[in-house]
Amino acid sequence: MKHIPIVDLQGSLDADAPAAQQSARELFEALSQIGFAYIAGHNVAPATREAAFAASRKFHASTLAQKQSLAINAFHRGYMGMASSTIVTSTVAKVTRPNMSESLMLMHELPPDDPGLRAGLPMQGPNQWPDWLPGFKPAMLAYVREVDALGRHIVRLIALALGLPATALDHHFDHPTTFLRALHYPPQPPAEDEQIGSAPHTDYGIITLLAQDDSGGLQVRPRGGDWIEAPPIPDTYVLNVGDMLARWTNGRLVSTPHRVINRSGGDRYSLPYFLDPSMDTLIECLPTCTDAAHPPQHPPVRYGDYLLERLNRNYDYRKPAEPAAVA
Ligand SMILES: O=C(O)CCC(=O)C(=O)O
Ligand SMILES: [Fe+2]
Repeated sequence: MKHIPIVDLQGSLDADAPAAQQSARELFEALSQIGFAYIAGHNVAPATREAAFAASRKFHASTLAQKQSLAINAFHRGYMGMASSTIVTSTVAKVTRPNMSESLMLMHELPPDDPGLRAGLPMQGPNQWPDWLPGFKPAMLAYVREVDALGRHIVRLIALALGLPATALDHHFDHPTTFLRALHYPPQPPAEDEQIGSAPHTDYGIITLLAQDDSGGLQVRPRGGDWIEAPPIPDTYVLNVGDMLARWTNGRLVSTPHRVINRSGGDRYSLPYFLDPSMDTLIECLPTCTDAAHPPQHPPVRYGDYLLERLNRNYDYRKPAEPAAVA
């Protein structure tokens, strides 16, 4: 497969609808061959997505001092400046140069009485909102609501595609781990090819739903192939499989390297949404993904353990020991 197929979910946004089986088959084909698909016919309102992009642009137009006042906290929520992450765990490429991007990381929003938050458990802490932009939080929360619903629907289609009941995986997402990353890639000089916006990597988790602006620059490297472009297609999402989903499915679905080089000459904004399960979910070969010829390739791993290991190695701010209160 040399291109990323478009899967249109029109008519199959209910997992019981007859069309859902067809969408599930198309998704399986795309996600098992190339690990990526464009999703059309979703029901995230264009206005909701536009408002989130507008909020992100406003945030990134704030002063550096304002942005730095939200410096990323031990719960992985907040602002990461240019060149603050270098993907050293990548098996995809030897990465030595930091990424040319800045971002605000928003994770699942927790109520103040959430037991995990009160106990200071890893990844269960407060988001950091730019209070000088009063419209920011409502715009992002509205967007997360819609894109999260799409993600959960896709999890059901994936369950169907794997020969499981549509709702078989739902309970793992009762206390999900989610990330909305409001990314900004500055213009980069055309000659500076070495200066990569986002270095080759695979995503860690289950699925990623990426909204990109019209700059282009996302590239994907299918198994055994060369880099191909994943250009923006209006009103679609770029869906991809993360490492934990590849492992859950014993490699039936593939987690594919991708990177960003912003050659547009202007600023590039993107909003990847990562939908992952509860920290306690045991990622162990799903029953329909193994038989005598396909024994499980990996031992079971707790999603939360895997995530923390990846984050600790890739993010500068996590390299010193975490404060004792959250250890
Ligand atoms: O900005 C993009 O288009 C992709 C970002 C990405 O791959 C990521 O944040 O994992
Ligand atoms: Fe990614």
